[in-house]
Amino acid sequence: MGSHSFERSITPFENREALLDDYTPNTLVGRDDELDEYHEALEPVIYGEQPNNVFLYGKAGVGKTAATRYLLRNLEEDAEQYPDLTLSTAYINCDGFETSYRVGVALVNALRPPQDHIPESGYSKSEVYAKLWQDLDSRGGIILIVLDEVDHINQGEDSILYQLSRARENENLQNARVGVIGISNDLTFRDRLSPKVRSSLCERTISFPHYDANELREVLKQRANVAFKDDALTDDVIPKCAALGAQASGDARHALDLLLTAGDIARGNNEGVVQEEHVEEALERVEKKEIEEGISDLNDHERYILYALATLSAEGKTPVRSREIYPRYQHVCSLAGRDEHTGRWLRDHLDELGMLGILSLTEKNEGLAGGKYREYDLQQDLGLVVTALEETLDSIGVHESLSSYYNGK
Ligand SMILES: Nc1ncnc2c1ncn2[C@@H]1O[C@H](COP(=O)(O)OP(=O)(O)OP(=O)(O)O)[C@@H](O)[C@H]1O
Repeated sequence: MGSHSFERSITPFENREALLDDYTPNTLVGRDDELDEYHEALEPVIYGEQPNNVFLYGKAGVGKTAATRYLLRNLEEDAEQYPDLTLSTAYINCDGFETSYRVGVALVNALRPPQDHIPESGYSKSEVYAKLWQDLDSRGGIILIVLDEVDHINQGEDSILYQLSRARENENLQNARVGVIGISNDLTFRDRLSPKVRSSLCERTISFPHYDANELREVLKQRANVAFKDDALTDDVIPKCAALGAQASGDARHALDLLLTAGDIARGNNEGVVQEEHVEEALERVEKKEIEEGISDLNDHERYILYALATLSAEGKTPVRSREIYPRYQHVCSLAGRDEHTGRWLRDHLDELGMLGILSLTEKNEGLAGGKYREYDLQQDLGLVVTALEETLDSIGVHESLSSYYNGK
């Protein structure tokens, strides 16, 4: 048995924290056009004018949150030179807040010191709103409210988006001027909003495209300069992480995570230099973590879809069309003793799982004879998916096609 004592030893890191998700670099590389547009949308703030409401969208890890942190930090610093300008910012991640009520409470609390926080239940929605307008108005000046992952707010429960983005016109506020910055990974969210909410929330819409491998190299180089000691990376490490990040839909988080994990693996082996093999080992760990996280966020029926697709994959039948998945999904529902959703529901959710990177979809066009359709397959290794679905398999039973992949109880 190895020793479990902790001692400092060989490490490739100079400042490991520079690779963590919440680190904001001093400059953002590869996002010039987006930053220009974003900067222009925020420009009125520095004149003390009513800010534009801004809506940012783009897939995971393309720098939406990083660009927001970076520009708001600059804006706050630059605002200090104008004594007549009062600027406050509030950041809310809407993950877990499905209703306007809960977002309202979170916002009130974000603007108050901890001792004055209000509880998550007990007030009516109009009471929460009243407190919010009062708090915003007594603060006054310009208040920028960032609603990250805004698509987590349920449709039909999104009155707060309209209320906030039209607060002054609706005479909820007299003194304060509020600007809302909505951020979303879900490319369909904007289209799902009611026209009224859309036109006020999305006054300026900025789309963030995915990074290509060259841009990711620049992102990684910049962070590696801070994070690692001189000569702690062999030359192939950054290009490798960048290429893998570009494959993972141009996701900077994935690329940075690979670099961090490769560094951790090297340090764990008592090696001071990170090499390509470490990145390969890191890839397995990072993919495993990502799929586990992705699957753990799914609800029961979404897991049944994945279960159904996993059995078809194990039988060598993938890629498949949704109408071939449907009977298998029905079968999984019957194993679970649950009523199935409709074929239409299945198609919508297959596309959603595709967007999350949990499964892959390919558009097919067979012309006049066959028409257009989509085919689906697992995006990740079957063994990984089965492991991540373990809880579901434990509770409803293991389909025979998966028994060799399953090593649960
Ligand atoms: N241009 C960039 N320069 C340096 N770091 C970047 C850049 N773009 C993204 N990053 C880093 O990549 C990670 C993911 O970026 P970010 O959180 O901004 O993604 P996002 O588009 O907001 O996606 P999500 O919605 O998943 O949070 C963060 O650690 C961020 O600092």
